[in-house]
Amino acid sequence: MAATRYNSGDLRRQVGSPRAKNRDTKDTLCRNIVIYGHCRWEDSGCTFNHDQNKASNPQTDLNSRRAFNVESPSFTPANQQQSAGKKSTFSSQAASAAPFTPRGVGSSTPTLPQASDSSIFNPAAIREFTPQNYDVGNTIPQNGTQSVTQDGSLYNDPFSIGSMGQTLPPTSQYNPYANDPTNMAGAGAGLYQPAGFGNGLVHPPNYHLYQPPSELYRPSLQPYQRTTYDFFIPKDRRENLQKKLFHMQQLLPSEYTNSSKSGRSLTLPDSGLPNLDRWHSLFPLDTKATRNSTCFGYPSWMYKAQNNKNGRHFALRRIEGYRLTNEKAILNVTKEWKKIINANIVTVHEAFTTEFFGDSSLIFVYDFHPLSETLYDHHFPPNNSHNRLRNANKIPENVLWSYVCQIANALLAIHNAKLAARCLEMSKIIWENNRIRLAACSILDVLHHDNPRKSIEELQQEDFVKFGRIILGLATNTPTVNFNNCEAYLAAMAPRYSAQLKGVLQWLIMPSPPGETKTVEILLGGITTHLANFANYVMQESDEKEFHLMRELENGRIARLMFKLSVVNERGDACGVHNWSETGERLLLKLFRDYVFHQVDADGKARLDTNHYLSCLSKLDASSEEQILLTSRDNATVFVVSYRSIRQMLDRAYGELGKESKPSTAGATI
Ligand SMILES: Nc1ncnc2c1ncn2[C@@H]1O[C@H](COP(=O)(O)OP(=O)(O)OP(=O)(O)O)[C@@H](O)[C@H]1O
Repeated sequence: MAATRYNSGDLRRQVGSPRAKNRDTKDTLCRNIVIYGHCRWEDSGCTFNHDQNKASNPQTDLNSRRAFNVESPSFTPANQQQSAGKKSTFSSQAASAAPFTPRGVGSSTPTLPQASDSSIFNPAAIREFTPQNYDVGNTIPQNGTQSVTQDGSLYNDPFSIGSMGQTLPPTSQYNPYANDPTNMAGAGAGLYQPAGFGNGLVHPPNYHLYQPPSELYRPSLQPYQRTTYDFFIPKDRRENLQKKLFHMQQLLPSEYTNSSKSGRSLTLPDSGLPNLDRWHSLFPLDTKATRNSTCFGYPSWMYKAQNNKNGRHFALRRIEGYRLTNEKAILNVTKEWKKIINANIVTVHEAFTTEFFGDSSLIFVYDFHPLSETLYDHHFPPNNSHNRLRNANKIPENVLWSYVCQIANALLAIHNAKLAARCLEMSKIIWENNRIRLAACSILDVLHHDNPRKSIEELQQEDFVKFGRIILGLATNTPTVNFNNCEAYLAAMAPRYSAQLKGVLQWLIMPSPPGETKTVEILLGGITTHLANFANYVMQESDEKEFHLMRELENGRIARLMFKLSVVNERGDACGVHNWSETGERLLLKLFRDYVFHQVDADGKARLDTNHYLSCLSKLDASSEEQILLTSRDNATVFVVSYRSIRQMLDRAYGELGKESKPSTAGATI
């Protein structure tokens, strides 16, 4: 190090604070005056000039200096200077100084440099770095959030509001969590969330708190060693589940809900959503403000809502402006659809009419699948100008086959129930992590109940054609297929996909030969290999989920034990016994808590070891016969006790408390 080459006595002399007594200071404006406006040593010995009007010395004239630096004199009381002079201190200047080279080359005993010799290396003369493009006068804001330190450098308080303001993004920047109705045009814009997750009105949890510090860096561990993150479910899965929960719980801020005391509140399209009879906390799911009535013949809206009775969340589809003329339509249709429980169909629960929105609306109640997007939005995401992007990348063939298998599975259930899907469009199929579900079943059955134009068989045949067109649209990257020219589209997909896929689409789209009827069974018979592949994929995924579930199961058991221990430990008086938790068996439970969580290493430092906590609690849960040593806090008493005994003591203590307490209203026990 360069600094080690100095004679320390020399350094002391040269690096110390500039001393007033060595200078002609009476014309030098005291730096305390410049910085603080006053000098508290003025009357007790400070020899610098305290009259700003007299500061004529060009060397001390602020205007002539670009920044404070080490040459700015700073008053140090004489008695402090003496002691400071004795202290051997390295300033930051000395540390960064160039190596000392003796002047007299060849001289065996270098002479000590004299303080007055300016040509000799003098660390004190080196100016510390000071930003050159500011002026003290105008960089200190009025609120004083930036202050000047005694050595003249600017101290920027990172926690002050003023400095935060400089780092905050400009207010016009898009904030996905802000409730910014101006992001959307048109009436009712405040009710829409922009496409994609994360645009809710409350802040989501800080997912990064659960992330391992780095994906790339993983300390080299022995095969039997684990990091903390190895004990819990993978971060992506956890984050996805947390986002789902968050999406499930999302609410509009209270000023957006429009509930009247009478309960019969009206909706204003641009101000709020009503509470319906048995539904509250409506939250809009639509991602665009413009309504499309091509699917049902009426504009439709999607909301998440909570049921008054069971607190569960459901998806409500509102058909706006529909006046129901026949009550039986709803009863007959929903009765049949409610029976269909299928992995690729969003379950229909009920339908009802309402005027709570200010018009006559028909509402269909479906299962709510958080974080879903439509198949259309997923493969043809809107860009910033809300134009649909053609999907630049080819959708892999196995993905298309998985869609074929899933829609076939849905149609099998529907056709077997003597129903037709009818509303089979990309925008009415929801997608979530490669699982697709038909999301608008039963609606057209109700809307067209009284004037069915086609028989159910005809509608089922139409289902096959619509099914084929969806897959053809995806295969040819065409959001809206010109259905008059399907042959051309089928030819266009040929070089990119297998002949088998093309054959299936041809079978689905083209009319069947006279006398032949398409059935789902025929379709399934032709795609057995892909069904097997898909089943294999699903089962592997299920295995993986079960693996993670098993680990979470461990955590669940441990959480229950922790609840019990926490209920008993440190409770004080209970069950009519003074200091109950410190007496009898409960004392051992406290010592066990110390054994698990309060261990220290040989230096008396806390031992933080997740593995130890988990292994002790797992053994406790399993009532292991293994024995451990529990030591009292004063080290006077040692107990040898097995996990099994501790477990029994814990259960007894918890049971004792249970006997004297009333059952909780929610009825939850551990
Ligand atoms: N059962 C459901 N659970 C969760 N989200 C759903 C459910 N059904 C639909 N959604 C979501 O609601 C949003 C709106 O659905 P909708 O069917 O109105 O699509 P859309 O693209 O707006 O169609 P259109 O342009 O025809 O109105 C979509 O993001 C969709 O993913």
